Amino acid sequence: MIRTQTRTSSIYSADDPLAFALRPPPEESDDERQTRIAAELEAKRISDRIDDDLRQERERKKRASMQVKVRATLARSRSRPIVLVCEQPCEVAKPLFLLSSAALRSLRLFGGRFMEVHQAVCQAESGKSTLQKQFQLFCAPASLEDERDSWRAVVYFNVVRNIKRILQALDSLDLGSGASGLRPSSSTADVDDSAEIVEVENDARSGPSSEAEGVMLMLSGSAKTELATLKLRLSPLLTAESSLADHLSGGVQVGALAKRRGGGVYVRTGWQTTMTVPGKKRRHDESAGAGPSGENGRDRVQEELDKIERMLFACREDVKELWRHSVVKTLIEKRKLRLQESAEHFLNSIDRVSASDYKPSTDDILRARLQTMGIASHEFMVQVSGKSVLWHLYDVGGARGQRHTWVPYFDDANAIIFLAPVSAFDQYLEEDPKMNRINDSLQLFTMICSNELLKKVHLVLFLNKTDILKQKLNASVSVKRYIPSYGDRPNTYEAVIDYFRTHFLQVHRKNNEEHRVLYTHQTSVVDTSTTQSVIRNVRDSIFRGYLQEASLV
Ligand SMILES: Nc1nc2c(ncn2[C@@H]2O[C@H](COP(=O)(O)OP(=O)(O)OP(=O)(O)O)[C@@H](O)[C@H]2O)c(=O)[nH]1
Ligand SMILES: [Mg+2]
Repeated sequence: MIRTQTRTSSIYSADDPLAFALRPPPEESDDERQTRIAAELEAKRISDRIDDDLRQERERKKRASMQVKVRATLARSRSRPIVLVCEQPCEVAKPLFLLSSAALRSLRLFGGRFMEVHQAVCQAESGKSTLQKQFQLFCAPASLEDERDSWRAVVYFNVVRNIKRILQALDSLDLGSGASGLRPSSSTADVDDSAEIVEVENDARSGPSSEAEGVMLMLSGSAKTELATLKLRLSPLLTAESSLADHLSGGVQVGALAKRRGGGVYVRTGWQTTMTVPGKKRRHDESAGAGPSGENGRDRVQEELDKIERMLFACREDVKELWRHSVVKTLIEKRKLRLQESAEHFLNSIDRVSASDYKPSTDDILRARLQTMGIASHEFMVQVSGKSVLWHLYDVGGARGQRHTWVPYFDDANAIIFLAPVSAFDQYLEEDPKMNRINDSLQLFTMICSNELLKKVHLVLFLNKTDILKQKLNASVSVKRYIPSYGDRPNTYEAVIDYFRTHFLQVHRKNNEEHRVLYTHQTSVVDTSTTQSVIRNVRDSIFRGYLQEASLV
């Protein structure tokens, strides 16, 4: 996966972002160079070992799968994977491989520069991991119960990250001097001090890809003072964000783009085990201070979490004030501030979340956001027609430049569940600001439908995030503005979802020599009751597909 770097011009080509990221500091001394080379060799050794482990694991799985294939047909169906496909790929200039968190830790030896590249190209958020949690809830609820405590850290991380994003957006308002605005103001004399915000310009023609321009907000003196005070009071929470990111990612820190967007963290399967100490209880005494290290056997991570919990509790009134502040609301409304989709859920619940006996609810777990790194594998025993069937479920983090890495997983897949977040019609790819996310989703779906290896898989399409789509349409966000081909159709949920579904069905029809059925569902995978019933439906349809295929073998 990783090659040892020797300093040649080809390796450190200026056109190659990966090489750029790995390039040594320009004024490196001989000693530093020796240290760097030794570190790189060590990183390569670790990486090679991880590569070997991954290769062996993949071969073992493949062998197991092939063995089962020659058994009775039901046994065959017991072992083959379902693959959850990300709607949102990430553009990567160079293949970045499948990386385990251990591999990433070894890459820190490169000073974290590798992560800058990787992070800069990643974005997804179509709901795959949320659907995986719903599968877990459906098939193995006890396992979700076991890891419930570990989600506390993620919820804190989400809360703190959203606060950080808000504070960063306030930075652009220049609270400390004269007139404030997203663009510098030439005159402040006529600002009405009693008004909190005066919108002096909102150029709707600025177009979706230039949303960052076109609005200037003038703040009253009192609004500036309030916000500046809140910023100051909440600033201690910012340190909590990086420490939580560090704990959750096992030491892998976030990169440049994530910093710009308010911080991010990647995790792989099994991260939960590092966040909880089985059998250890939390102290429900917020007045007790940090307490001595190791009290009640709690480890450092737990102590850190308890500390953050106390900080959140102490700041909760300020958080509420910030969250309901009209300037913040305006920034969100004017699309100058984009928070995580779960922001409202967590910030509205700050009293509950910051309580000393807080335990994440199932809804909190479903809404908690963590970016999946690589391919996360899960196994579930599914009950079908009175039989237990083992399902392997792969939650693939999409990456345009990495699609070839999916192929080993497609090889013997039974089903693909494709998630298209239909609410994203007004969003653009981070790596390609001209690429509308719905269009990108359609392109990826075309690739899935036309892939030779997937000609026979059972295809399930989730038109996901319908709840957010409805919210946007209720708020009169115009589909036509972002997707001109939508024309003068009504800006209603029924018309919009029908339009999107028709496009996905067309893609399927054009790439359907095998006359496969496409099972389509309109979903909001954070809604447990509807999603559980969809999962039941998907389980039965996949199983029918097994039987049908088996009868042809
Ligand atoms: N309101 C709402 N939120 C959703 C829905 N589906 C997912 N989310 C939220 O969207 C965020 C991203 O979801 P994930 O499941 O982490 O997305 P993902 O596709 O796994 O993303 P990557 O791991 O980065 O590839 C989470 O906060 C989810 O709770 C939905 O249908 N409605
Ligand atoms: Mg994920």
